[in-house]
Amino acid sequence: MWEADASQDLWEDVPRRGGGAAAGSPHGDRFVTGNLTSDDLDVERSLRPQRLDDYCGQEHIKQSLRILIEAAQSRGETLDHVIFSGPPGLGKTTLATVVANELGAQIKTTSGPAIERTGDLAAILTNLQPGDVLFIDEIHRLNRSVEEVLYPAMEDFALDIVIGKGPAARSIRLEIPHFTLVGATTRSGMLTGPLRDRFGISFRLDYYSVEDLAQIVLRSAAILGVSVDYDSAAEIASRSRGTPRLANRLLKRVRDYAQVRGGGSVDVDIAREALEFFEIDELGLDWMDIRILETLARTFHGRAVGLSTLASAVGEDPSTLEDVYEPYLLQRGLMVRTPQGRMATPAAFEHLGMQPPRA
Ligand SMILES: Nc1ncnc2c1ncn2[C@@H]1O[C@H](COP(=O)(O)OP(=O)(O)OP(=O)(O)O)[C@@H](O)[C@H]1O
Ligand SMILES: [Mg+2]
Repeated sequence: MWEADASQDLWEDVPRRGGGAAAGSPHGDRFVTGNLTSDDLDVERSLRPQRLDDYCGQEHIKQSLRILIEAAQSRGETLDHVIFSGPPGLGKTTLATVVANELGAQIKTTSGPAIERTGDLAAILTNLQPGDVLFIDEIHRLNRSVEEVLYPAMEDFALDIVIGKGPAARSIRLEIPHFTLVGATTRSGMLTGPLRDRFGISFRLDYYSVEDLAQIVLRSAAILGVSVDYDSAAEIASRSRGTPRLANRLLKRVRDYAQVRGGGSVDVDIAREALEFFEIDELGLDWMDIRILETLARTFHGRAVGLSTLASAVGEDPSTLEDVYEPYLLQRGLMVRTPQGRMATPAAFEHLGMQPPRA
């Protein structure tokens, strides 16, 4: 039997972030992954789009969601279970909220690591109201036994409970309200096959274009009451690594800088000056990215390096390196992953102002 009490700490609505090397670094907290302060979280919440119309970019996902939501509603059914995957800060949590709002449904939010026991999940499921959206963030981190409780819940809206032990044990099936599960993961590769198969709808979020990010910066600036012109928005956007969370964070720093150095309003010179001051280069790379590339290019002379060796050389946790830093460096073609390990590309050497080694 389970303890049927959904304790408060199963519910959370804050993005979690780790940035090992950022703490205590001479460069201060890292923009890309620095720990979010409570002020960051408040601002992030206030900037979060609530409806599909406020959500910039990812046009294909938006159009598909509109159709799927309308179709489900006109049939009077719940929306099929949805999974959003993609790197941090691209808007997965935001989309989960947007889906619930568009459905006019209540959203209950929890995360993979918060659900430790099968009883925790059973309590969550039995407390759902019909039509609710259950959002499980970091769903790839659910443990296996909890995941198995989720299968019949997703497929048949049922909970199988085993009563008793040994030969006297029997299983009873409990119906639960129809709901929509929305999952989010930064590691779609770590989802088990059976779980992946039970999502009827799957979207992978891509890095944003500079134009889309500029729109996001302009929208956020209007909410924050900062005057920003398009060119400055585009300048901030082009250094935001294709990531809305970062665009918003850089906007706030540029605003601070403009307030102290430039009389409040942001123009393109102030924006550039501020971004240089905070050590964000034209590709959006910060000191940690540069350190990773320099380690590969200088320390290891462009040879292939294993993940853990690289992680300890730059003083970062291997999984943070893999989840947070690498995707963008790979996407920009500054680093490659080979069977032998990570390597700096000629583009990385060029960016660092170095000669690539001869083949
Ligand atoms: N398409 C968008 N339009 C406008 N703002 C956006 C968009 N996507 C994300 N944002 C902004 O970026 C911030 C981060 O987004 P969100 O928390 O949804 O990312 P995430 O993918 O869930 O990240 P993580 O993997 O770290 O949980 C949000 O607060 C929101 O303000
Ligand atoms: Mg999130």
